[in-house]
Amino acid sequence: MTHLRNDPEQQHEYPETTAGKPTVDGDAKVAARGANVFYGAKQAIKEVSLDIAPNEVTSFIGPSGCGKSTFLRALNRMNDIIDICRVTGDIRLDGEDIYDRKVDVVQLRARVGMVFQKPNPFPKSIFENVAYGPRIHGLVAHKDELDEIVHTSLERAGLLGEVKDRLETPGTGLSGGQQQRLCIARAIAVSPEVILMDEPCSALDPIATAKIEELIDELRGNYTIVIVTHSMQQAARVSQRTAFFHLGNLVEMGDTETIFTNPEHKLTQGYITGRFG
Ligand SMILES: Nc1ncnc2c1ncn2[C@@H]1O[C@H](COP(=O)(O)OP(=O)(O)OP(=O)(O)O)[C@@H](O)[C@H]1O
Repeated sequence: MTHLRNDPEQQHEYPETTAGKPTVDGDAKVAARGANVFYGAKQAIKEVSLDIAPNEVTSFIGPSGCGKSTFLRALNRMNDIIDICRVTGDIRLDGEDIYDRKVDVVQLRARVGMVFQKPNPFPKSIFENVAYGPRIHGLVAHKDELDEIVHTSLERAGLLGEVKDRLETPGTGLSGGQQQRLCIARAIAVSPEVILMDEPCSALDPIATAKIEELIDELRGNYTIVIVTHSMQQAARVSQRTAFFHLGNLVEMGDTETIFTNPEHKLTQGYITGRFG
């Protein structure tokens, strides 16, 4: 079922199932029903319905070009900045339609933060990279509070120990892995509920990757995390739930172990056994 966005007459219907099965036992943090994403006339995501469980890591896997990143970006309206991109269907955060015209997109992106493939610190100090978000969102009244948020965020991102003596030096002077943890600290600093990660380790070496993976595991205690990854090993290591996409369709979603050991669909089986991808 496809609904047009922002149609006030539209009654949203919530089928209870995705491909005949509930995907989350309790309340979903994020729920998509019949979501479609188009770039001009090309449809990149087709009728995707899935639930993202709170305080879990969900990974999106699938062959190149299957729409993982497109769907991830639909979850915090990052696609809005692409002129030709259009989203239809229903995507909710804690039950609220994120594409409703009343939604403040800046606030939405604070609640649903994003970490990109390439670490992208601002050309500013380590401190300023983390302080920027809380400042523009008006989260702090005093310098002390800002200091506290910056320190806590760096600590949670597993970076404080390595940078506490050089907070005024440029963020761009850190190693790639440190820069990515700085970007995670920057995302955390505005107290998001969900963190979207688009191949966060693809530019990192194995040691830096292992640190980010450990961090993802620690962070799920406080946040809901969705990660796009090309690495099935990474999906198996970090996520509790996995969704497999193929040509814009969600083929199968389930607990990670089942997806990797006993998938239902031939396509999933083919992908995880390396027959295509
Ligand atoms: N800005 C854009 N404009 C037009 N088409 C796009 C744009 N971004 C992505 N696409 C197309 O949408 C489809 C899905 O792309 P997307 O990047 O979401 O896939 P992906 O599964 O994340 O791929 P990869 O694993 O290679 O990153 C592809 O056909 C891609 O060419």
